[in-house]
Amino acid sequence: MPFFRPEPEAARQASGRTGVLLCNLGTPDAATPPAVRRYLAEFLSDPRVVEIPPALWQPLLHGLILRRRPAASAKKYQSIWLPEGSPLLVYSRKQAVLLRGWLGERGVDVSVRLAMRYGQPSVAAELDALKAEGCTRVLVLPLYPQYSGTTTASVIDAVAAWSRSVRHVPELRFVNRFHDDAGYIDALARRVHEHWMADGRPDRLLMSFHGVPQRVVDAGDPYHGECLETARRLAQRLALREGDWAIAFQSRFGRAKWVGPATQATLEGWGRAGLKRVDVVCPGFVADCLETLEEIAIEGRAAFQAAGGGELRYLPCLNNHPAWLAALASLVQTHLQGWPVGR
Ligand SMILES: C=CC1=C(C)c2cc3[nH]c(cc4nc(cc5[nH]c(cc1n2)c(C)c5CCC(=O)O)C(CCC(=O)O)=C4C)c(C)c3C=C
Ligand SMILES: [Fe+2]
Ligand SMILES: [Fe+2]
Repeated sequence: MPFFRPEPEAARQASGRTGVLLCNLGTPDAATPPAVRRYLAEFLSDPRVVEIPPALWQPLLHGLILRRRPAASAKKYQSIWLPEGSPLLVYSRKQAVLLRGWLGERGVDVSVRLAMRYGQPSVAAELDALKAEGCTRVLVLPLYPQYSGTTTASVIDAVAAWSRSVRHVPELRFVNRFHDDAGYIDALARRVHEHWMADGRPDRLLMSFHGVPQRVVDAGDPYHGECLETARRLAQRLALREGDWAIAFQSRFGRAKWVGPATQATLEGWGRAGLKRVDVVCPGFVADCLETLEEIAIEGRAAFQAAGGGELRYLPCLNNHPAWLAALASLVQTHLQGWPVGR
């Protein structure tokens, strides 16, 4: 038995293609408790995500969390599920298809595939597929604008794990972050502006990012600082004054302290202050998902209004916005420099 798998025929040819692998977090393949349990079991067993020794964490995960959470989470997924499937997968797939088109229009002929870090389509299967298409160079672009060990580094781990089974490992490049990329900031600003042109400005704009445990940040994870930088640049680009906007962190998991201020508490505070209209944008997510469509647009709105607030408008993620696809294509082109990409 060889240690490494035989090379696919296309990968044995001399002139290799260039491939781009987009990678997002992953999502259950159905809005049912068993599917959510399978997804959470894989996701929450990753030591990048939960930094507790497995001997302590696994009994807790399987004995407690995976008994209760899947049913509650499945209900939430049901409330946002699209006819074609989970929003995160639907929008991310479309991004990969559109990116290929945008690059093609610019004369950049590369293979583009979408993978999910957890669940399907897997990183390993999509890297195999790129090799089968003859790719000997792969640019890996995690769809996380801000770097975190909990997300970006986990994609790098998955690529490294795959490479351990491969004889001819392609040349690899990673885009670790694009939190301050001018095209990304511009696309966010356009997204917000379009809503304001159609409906007018709110009393206040909340920029809500996914949170991470405080100890991750204390240990040197750059995520928090990069979120602050994205928010500062977006506020500047929208010519907002101090007091017109705020930053907050959502999706707390477990009992440990997470970075703050918390989105929910901020919205409740604004509700108690009697704000008539607030807009919420989630710049850390490039595709709508459970955390935006349910946690913000449903739970966040309910919390704001229960506290006495007026209207909460959720501004959708970048999804398939043309300004975002243009920015993504430019980001890829920048990182492909020096690699052959012509027809
Ligand atoms: C266990 C702790 C978690 C950390 C740390 C974490 C970091 C983190 N996550 C995202 C992006 C997404 N998270 C999503 C869902 C989600 N996140 C956690 C927990 C942690 N995330 C859980 C348990 C879940 C599942 C949903 C639930 O049961 O509540 C999603 C959405 C997935 C979907 O299917 O729609 C995204 C996207 C980032 C960016 C991040 C750190 C920077
Ligand atoms: Fe998360
Ligand atoms: Fe959540």
